[in-house]
Amino acid sequence: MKKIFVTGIGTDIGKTLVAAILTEALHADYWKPVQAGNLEFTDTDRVKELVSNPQSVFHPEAYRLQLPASPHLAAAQENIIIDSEQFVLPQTQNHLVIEGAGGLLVPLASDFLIIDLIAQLQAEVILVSQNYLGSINHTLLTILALQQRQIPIKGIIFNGTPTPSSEDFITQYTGVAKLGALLPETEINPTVVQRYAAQWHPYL
Ligand SMILES: Nc1ncnc2c1ncn2[C@@H]1O[C@H](COP(=O)(O)OP(=O)(O)OP(=O)(O)O)[C@@H](O)[C@H]1O
Ligand SMILES: C[C@H](N)[C@H](N)CCCCCC(=O)O
Ligand SMILES: [Mg+2]
Repeated sequence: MKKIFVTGIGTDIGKTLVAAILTEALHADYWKPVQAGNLEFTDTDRVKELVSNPQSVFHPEAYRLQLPASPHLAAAQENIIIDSEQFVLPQTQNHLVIEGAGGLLVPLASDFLIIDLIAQLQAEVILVSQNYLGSINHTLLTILALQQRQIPIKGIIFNGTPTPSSEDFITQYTGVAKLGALLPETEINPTVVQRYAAQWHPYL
């Protein structure tokens, strides 16, 4: 069974949307280990709303923090110390899509970052990149960090206006495959998610 950790080159990059598409494509389960902020409508709520298949199970977060900020700060605000031992993979026989918080080096505790969580869970990564000026640097830095830790990278999803000059450089320089593209959409709903799920399915 696949264990896919969806990380991004930053926050607000499209991880939740990509995670919803992957969950739909694989009829996988979904898990967001740390939710910081938006507790009235979480990333898990959003993915539930976008996924149509009846098989996916949505697992509860290990930490739900009030403050929409870096998890180490949000936790400190509530006098919580995030403990790496609390991150236990949900029990399932199904594929599992796991969504991080922000980018790869976001701190969960003083000595525990999102990248450490990925290594601990022994998941493979799908990286969400977004096309903006500066995104080549952010994408290459993220890939270098993953490679340094020998974390397997399944591939990259490019979000936003297609930019072949950046995408080609990134894939050629790193040798990491492009799995799919997410175009700027005016509306995001289950039908749009199903369409991308069908498109990306052969590459997952
Ligand atoms: N291709 C797209 N077309 C239209 N809207 C998009 C697209 N990609 C992302 N968005 C919107 O941008 C916002 C940020 O995306 P998203 O919530 O997926 O980011 P994230 O990386 O999951 O952030 P976080 O670090 O908070 O988990 C959302 O409102 C989302 O619907
Ligand atoms: C609150 C936000 N939407 C994410 N959940 C957390 C983003 C943390 C970013 C920290 C940082 O890189 O400076
Ligand atoms: Mg998200």
